[in-house]
Amino acid sequence: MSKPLWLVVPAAGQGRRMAADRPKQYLPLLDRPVLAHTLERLHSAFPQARLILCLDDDDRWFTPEWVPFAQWQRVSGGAERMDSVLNALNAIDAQDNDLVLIHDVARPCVTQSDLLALYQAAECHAAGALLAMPVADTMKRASASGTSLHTEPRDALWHALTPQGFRYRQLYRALSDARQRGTLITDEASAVEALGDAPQLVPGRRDNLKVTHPDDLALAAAILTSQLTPPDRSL
Ligand SMILES: Nc1ccn([C@@H]2O[C@H](COP(=O)(O)OP(=O)(O)OP(=O)(O)O)[C@@H](O)[C@H]2O)c(=O)n1
Ligand SMILES: C[C@](O)(CO)[C@H](O)COP(=O)(O)O
Repeated sequence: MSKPLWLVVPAAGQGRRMAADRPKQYLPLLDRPVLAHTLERLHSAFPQARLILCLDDDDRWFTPEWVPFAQWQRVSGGAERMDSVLNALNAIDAQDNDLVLIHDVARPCVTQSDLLALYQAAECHAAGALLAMPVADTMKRASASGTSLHTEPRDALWHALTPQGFRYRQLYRALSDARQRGTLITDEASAVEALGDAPQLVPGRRDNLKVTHPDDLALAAAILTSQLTPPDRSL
């Protein structure tokens, strides 16, 4: 029997920057909530995976019908994203070398090809892997008053995306160590880097948007529509 694949989906955020009437993962995106799109994308790439969904204990929006996985469990979210992921790792009966992929619920436009590329890289690299994209714009260092102080070199700068994938034992150690040090980390790769390891950057698509601000919903809808619409070859 092949090793299990664990998918951790942190979905316990409040979506403060979205400032909507509900957490952003429950806002409608085309025909369904953001969360349903994200889970469907993960399921189409990894139908046999075991899903661990981190949800706020006070969540009154979640509906299990949106979960397409046969094997899944709900765990309590934590105060920060890293705590939600740690709760998931604490709740599962994984072997040290099992692969764990973590994907933000707020990234509903991730494609099957990116998911599979990340999975393969995480399998191959001992330090794990993350989807990422090279910075494309000229980067400015701002002053406190919002003026441009200078231009930062952008060579070798990447945006971190999700999914990110690691061996269970390594990820558990990395996140527990970060928590014990009191270091607030915003992605799993940061915690692994702090152990002295260097996860592989896997170039991902630019449309793997994290729905964060109000404008992002319309963008996500346009991205999903364009991904689903076959190109017009009539011209
Ligand atoms: N305590 C937390 C905080 C965040 N998340 C999840 O981590 C992902 C990335 O976080 P972010 O985009 O910052 O989401 P929110 O925390 O919801 O947004 P905001 O920071 O604007 O409040 C999201 O899928 C979010 O649900 C989580 O599971 N537990
Ligand atoms: C993990 C992440 O999506 C990588 O881009 C991101 O760091 C998490 O959310 P944040 O609130 O933007 O830090």
